[in-house]
Amino acid sequence: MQLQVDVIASIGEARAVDLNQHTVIVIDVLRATSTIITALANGAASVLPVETVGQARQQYAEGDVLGGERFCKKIAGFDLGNSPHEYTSSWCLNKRIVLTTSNGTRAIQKAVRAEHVLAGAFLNASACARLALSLRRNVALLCTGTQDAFAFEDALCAGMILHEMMSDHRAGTIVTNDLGMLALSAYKQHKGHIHDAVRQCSSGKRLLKLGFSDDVEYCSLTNQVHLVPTLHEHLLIPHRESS
Ligand SMILES: O=C(O)[C@H](CS(=O)(=O)O)OP(=O)(O)O
Repeated sequence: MQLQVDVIASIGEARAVDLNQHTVIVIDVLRATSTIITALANGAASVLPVETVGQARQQYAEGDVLGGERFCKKIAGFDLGNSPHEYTSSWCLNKRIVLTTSNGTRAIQKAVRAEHVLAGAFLNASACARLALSLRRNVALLCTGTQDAFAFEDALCAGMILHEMMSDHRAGTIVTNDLGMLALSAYKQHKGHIHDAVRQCSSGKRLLKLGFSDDVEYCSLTNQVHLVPTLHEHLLIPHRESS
């Protein structure tokens, strides 16, 4: 079996790629997919990603948790912002989380035409790699970025997932694009000190300046969670690996 596993630099570039019959792994390390992974790991039943604040308010139903940010800060009137640390089990257990963020939830919406849509981050990189291999579809690693600009931390995570896929004994031949080769090299260079690298990227520096150093540190942790948020009828639900 040969799999094509390409890295896509931004949401804007995703529009030009035919994602039908693909598995798309949406990566927004700082912080949307890290938040989504954490909420589901802490017992949320599902996450409904929406693009705008208006849609979030409209979709909200009694019993939901309303979460999201603009300019990194919690939206007025919402229950939670976009810090993974807010999504504790006391908030999340058995709840539907309606979430809108500046970039990550928009990227998920852009990927809906794919056959499979997964949410990836450093937190669940290995689990993403294993699930993507089991789905036996070509893979697009979508780096969400910030306001359509390339984000180093997302590409670094893409490089880690690609490395994990290539290292899996079940994988046949895996071929990638030029950006995939770059992401793989970057991961091999920064492997073992991911946090240092993430702190130095523009999103990391922005969050540090705003006092979110705990988020930058937590979102840089690798393979802490063994579930993969998977999109089913517009809802992200946890695909749990059999233990
Ligand atoms: O909440 C975040 O960390 C970012 C905000 S910004 O793009 O860095 O201003 O949003 P996300 O959708 O998680 O990238």
